[in-house]
Amino acid sequence: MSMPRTDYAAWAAERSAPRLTDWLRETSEPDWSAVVNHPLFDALAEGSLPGEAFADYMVQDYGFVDPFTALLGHAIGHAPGMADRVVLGQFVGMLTSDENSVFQRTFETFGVPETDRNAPEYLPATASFQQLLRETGASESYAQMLAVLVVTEWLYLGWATRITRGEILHPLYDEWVGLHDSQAFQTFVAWLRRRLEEIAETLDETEFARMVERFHETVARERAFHDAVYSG
Ligand SMILES: Cc1ncc(CN)c(N)n1
Repeated sequence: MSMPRTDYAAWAAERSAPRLTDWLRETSEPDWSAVVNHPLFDALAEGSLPGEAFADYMVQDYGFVDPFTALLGHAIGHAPGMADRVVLGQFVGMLTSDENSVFQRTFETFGVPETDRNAPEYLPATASFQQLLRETGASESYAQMLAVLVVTEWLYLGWATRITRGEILHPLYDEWVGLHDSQAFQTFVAWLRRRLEEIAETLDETEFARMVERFHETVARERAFHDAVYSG
């Protein structure tokens, strides 16, 4: 039987500054790197992604953002105290203002029909990601919620800091990258990783194993989502 905490301890024993989130990321390969290096993000950064393809991606991604915002609400409710609620609450503030506005202006700019804005047909990969986000919210486990947040936000920081932005980029593409490589976003991801590592120390074997499973499952969903929205 697999014992994730024992596996982590064995991995950590061979390193001088081991971090649980580095182990989680490493054990998520090859899915992790497939998302960070996804051709969608290269096309976006080079400016070769057609507006229609960007809009299609954003329609599906708005289907992610809705239950994702609800998951953050669960995380705020299940956090151990005000310090965490403040950080998560500020992130929700950004998500529901600046980030929401990028979606709305993308729909407007690229003429996305009303039905695709309000009740689109979700791809199976989007629907399974939505299910994972809802299940995690219903789990009442703050550790699992943090595991999902670390994956979704750290992966986006990963591609956004990997790519080189083209000189003449559509302002909406530029804003989308800017939301995910800013100093504020880097600080938020660093905070998420630290909190997951701290909370993980308080988990029993079963909870730790569930958190690890949730992390890996989320990375797999991210890969399936991006493969489904853009095949290059
Ligand atoms: C699918 C997905 N994963 C992560 C993110 C970054 N919040 C996003 N917008 N979409």
